Amino acid sequence: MTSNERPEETGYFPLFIDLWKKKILVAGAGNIAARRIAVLAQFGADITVVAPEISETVRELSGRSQINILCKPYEPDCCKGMYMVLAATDNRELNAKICQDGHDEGAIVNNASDKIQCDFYFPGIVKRGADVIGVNAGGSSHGRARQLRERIEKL
Ligand SMILES: C[C@@]1(CC(=O)O)C2=NC(=C\c3[nH]c(c(CCC(=O)O)c3CC(=O)O)Cc3[nH]c(c(CC(=O)O)c3CCC(=O)O)/C=C3\N/C(=C\2)[C@@H](CCC(=O)O)[C@]3(C)CC(=O)O)/[C@H]1CCC(=O)O
Ligand SMILES: NC(=O)c1ccc[n+]([C@@H]2O[C@H](COP(=O)([O-])OP(=O)(O)OC[C@H]3O[C@@H](n4cnc5c(N)ncnc54)[C@H](O)[C@@H]3O)[C@@H](O)[C@H]2O)c1
Repeated sequence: MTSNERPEETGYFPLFIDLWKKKILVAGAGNIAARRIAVLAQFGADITVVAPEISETVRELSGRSQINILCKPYEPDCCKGMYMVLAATDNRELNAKICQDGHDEGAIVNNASDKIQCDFYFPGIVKRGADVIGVNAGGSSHGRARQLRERIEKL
C-alpha cells in the first residue's frame, strides 16, 4: 500500500462510502472477524461469513443482523460478486490468497494480517446514528488507533 519514500505523517484520507446492501465477504469467524462484522452490520451491509469454525460471538451477531454464515473452509468461489473482501483467518498465506482472489473478482480487499496487502484500512469507529467518526493511525500503531477511538467514545 505504501512506498518507501512516503513520509509516515502523510496519513490516509478518510472515505465515507455507502455500504447499504453491498455484498461483503468476511473469511474467518474469530475475534477479529467478529469485531469487524459487528461494525459492518451497523452500516446495513449484506455480509457473508465463511469459516470452518464460527465463534459464539459471530453466531450471536448473525442472530441479530442479516448475516449469511457458510460453515466451511474458504474457497475462491466465495469471492464471486463481492464488493469488498476481508481476509481475517488465522492463516497468513491463506489471507494473501483470499486477497488475490478478491482482486481477481474486482473487489476491494483488506488483509487483517498484512497491512501491505490492504486496499483500505479498517477504522476504529464511533457511530451515533448517521454521525460517524473513523479513526486511523496510519498503520504504524494499532494500539494507538484503539486508544483514540476509546477517548472519542467517551466524549
Ligand atoms: C483500528 C482497528 C480496527 C479493527 O481491527 O477493528 C485496527 N486494528 C485494531 C487493533 C489492533 N490490531 C492489532 C492489535 C494488537 C496489538 C498491536 O499490534 O498493536 C490491535 C490492538 C487491539 O486489538 O487492542 C494487530 C494488528 N493490526 C494489523 C496487523 C497486521 C499488520 O500490521 O500488518 C496486526 C498484527 C497481527 C498479527 O499479529 O498477526 C493491521 C491493521 N489494523 C488496522 C486496524 C489497520 C490500520 C490500523 C491503524 O489505524 O493504524 C491495519 C493496518 C490493517 C487492517 O487490518 O485494516 C483496531 C482498533 C479497533 C478499536 O478498538 O476501535
Ligand atoms: N488487523 C487487526 O487489527 C488484527 C489484530 C489482531 C490479529 N490480527 C490478525 O487477524 C487474524 C485473525 O485473528 P483472530 O484473533 O480473529 O483469530 P481466531 O483464531 O480467533 O480466528 C481464526 C478464524 O479463522 C478461521 N479459519 C481457519 N482456516 C480457515 C479457512 N481455511 N477458511 C476460512 N476460515 C478459516 C477459523 O475457523 C477461525 O474462525 C490473524 O491473522 C491475526 O494475525 C489482526
